[in-house]
Amino acid sequence: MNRRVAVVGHGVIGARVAEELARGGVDGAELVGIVVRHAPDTPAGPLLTLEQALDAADLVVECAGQPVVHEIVDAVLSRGSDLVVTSVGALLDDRLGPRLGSLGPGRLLATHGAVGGLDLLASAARSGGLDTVHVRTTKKAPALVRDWMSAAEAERITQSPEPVTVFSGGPSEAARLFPDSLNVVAALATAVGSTDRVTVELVGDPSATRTTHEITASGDIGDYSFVIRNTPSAQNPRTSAVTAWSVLQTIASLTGRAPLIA
Ligand SMILES: NC(=O)C1=CN([C@@H]2O[C@H](COP(=O)(O)OP(=O)(O)OC[C@H]3O[C@@H](n4cnc5c(N)ncnc54)[C@H](O)[C@@H]3O)[C@@H](O)[C@H]2O)C=CC1
Ligand SMILES: O=C([O-])CC(=O)C(=O)O
Repeated sequence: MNRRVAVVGHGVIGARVAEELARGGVDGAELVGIVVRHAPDTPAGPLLTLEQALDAADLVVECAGQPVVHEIVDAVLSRGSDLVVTSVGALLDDRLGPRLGSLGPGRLLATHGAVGGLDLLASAARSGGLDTVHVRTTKKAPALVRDWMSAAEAERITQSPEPVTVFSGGPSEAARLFPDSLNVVAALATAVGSTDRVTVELVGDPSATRTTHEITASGDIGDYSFVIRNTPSAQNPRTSAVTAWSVLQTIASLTGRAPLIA
């Protein structure tokens, strides 16, 4: 039987995910509708309220931002539906992180999103073997300016002719300060089961044409290094275009016809 999927959010990621589901692009999954904040001109499927989505779907896919994860997580999981989150940073938030083990009966799954290699790093961490994990993300500099920054900081980021470090610290703070740019860090920390061993650096590069995530990890079990260079989405330079396809891959893994590689 097909998974009945409702997509929450119809921006860069949600619209592509919904369109692909609607055209039958994921074996074993069908789109029942989308939950939006503002009605789009050409929605990929029927517009539903969250309540209607919960009645119609057995799998809800969040593509709308960290605040929306907090809004819907209890309602979805307590109804017994599964929830895939794209805004993975919400899992590191104190409102949700400590409760993850007690939510259900639906299952919560985070997409690997704009990065990869998390399966291998999770396997290495399972051995107890990872001592350090570092991620260095480089994005086009203007995409990293935020409302909470001072004018001087915004100017430093946008006017520098050289790459500038915009943030350096731990994954929880990274996901809180850059909620629409560093969800990959939360996915990495979740995969390795630690926020303490993960360090994060965010760099703004005026000449970057791709978003780069450089992940390095090390321990007795091995040394690992992944470099991911993603093309930013044309509509939203903060989001890597591959992310929607990763969400679709995550949905595929939850169907009865899951991909052979897990
Ligand atoms: N895990 C990963 O690798 C990545 C995760 N993300 C996450 O995905 C989110 C979405 O990214 P994009 O599609 O590029 O953003 P976007 O800004 O293009 O789309 C977000 C959509 O969500 C809608 N929305 C907001 N609140 C809503 C609500 N309460 N109900 C229904 N819809 C609502 C907005 O109206 C907008 O259409 C980001 O905010 C970020 O948290 C983004 C990139 C990579
Ligand atoms: O799209 C990307 O490369 C990463 C991103 O925005 C996020 O992790 O929130």
